[in-house]
Amino acid sequence: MIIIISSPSGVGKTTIAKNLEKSNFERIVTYTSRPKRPIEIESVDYYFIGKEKFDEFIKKDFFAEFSYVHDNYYGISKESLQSNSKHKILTIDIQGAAKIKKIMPSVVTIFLLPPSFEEWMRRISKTQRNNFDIRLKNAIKELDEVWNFEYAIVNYSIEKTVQQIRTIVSCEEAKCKKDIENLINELEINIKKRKEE
Ligand SMILES: Nc1ncnc2c1ncn2[C@@H]1O[C@H](COP(=O)(O)OP(=O)(O)OP(=O)(O)O)[C@@H](O)[C@H]1O
Repeated sequence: MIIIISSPSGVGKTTIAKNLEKSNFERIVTYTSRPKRPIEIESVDYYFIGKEKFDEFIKKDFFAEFSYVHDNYYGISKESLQSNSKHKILTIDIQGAAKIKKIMPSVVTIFLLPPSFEEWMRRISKTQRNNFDIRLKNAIKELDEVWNFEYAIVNYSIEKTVQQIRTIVSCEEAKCKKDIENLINELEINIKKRKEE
């Protein structure tokens, strides 16, 4: 299952994804053209490939989706969206989430909200991001998109949010899905066989 976690800047999606990673979720590492910040780690936070390489990858049709956000490119490789046995977490901006949902309707989309404006500003200032005003301006439009997501979680505490996401995954797994078709067929065949005996 692929779980998309999206939010305006500074609400805590990266923190939550890193915590989920500690408990057996696989975090999808995405690509960016922006330079690496000193505290970031190559291939852990992003694949930092620069603008030229990013353009080359676009031409090669390498990305399932890419966006231009806050003056930089961000993209997700097609390969990273292929399924394996683990649940995958993808943190992505809101416009990117909508694009992925369109091409992969089976992804589960979660929108993170801050507990309050004051707490959000505290968190966003800790990250020392540039383009603060652009981020806040974008957030007005982004908050309106919450209604297009399947779930919304208010990110009060890391532990609570991680627990809520685990609960969502359990519920999603219990939904009637195509992959139980074979099991249902087998059960029905056996019921009929028993009746005939
Ligand atoms: N539940 C929480 N309680 C307290 N602090 C939190 C919580 N979640 C995240 N934070 C803090 O908020 C700050 C922003 O978090 P983070 O970098 O994960 O946000 P983000 O949504 O990924 O931001 P961006 O989109 O700008 O990369 C960090 O300092 C992080 O430690």
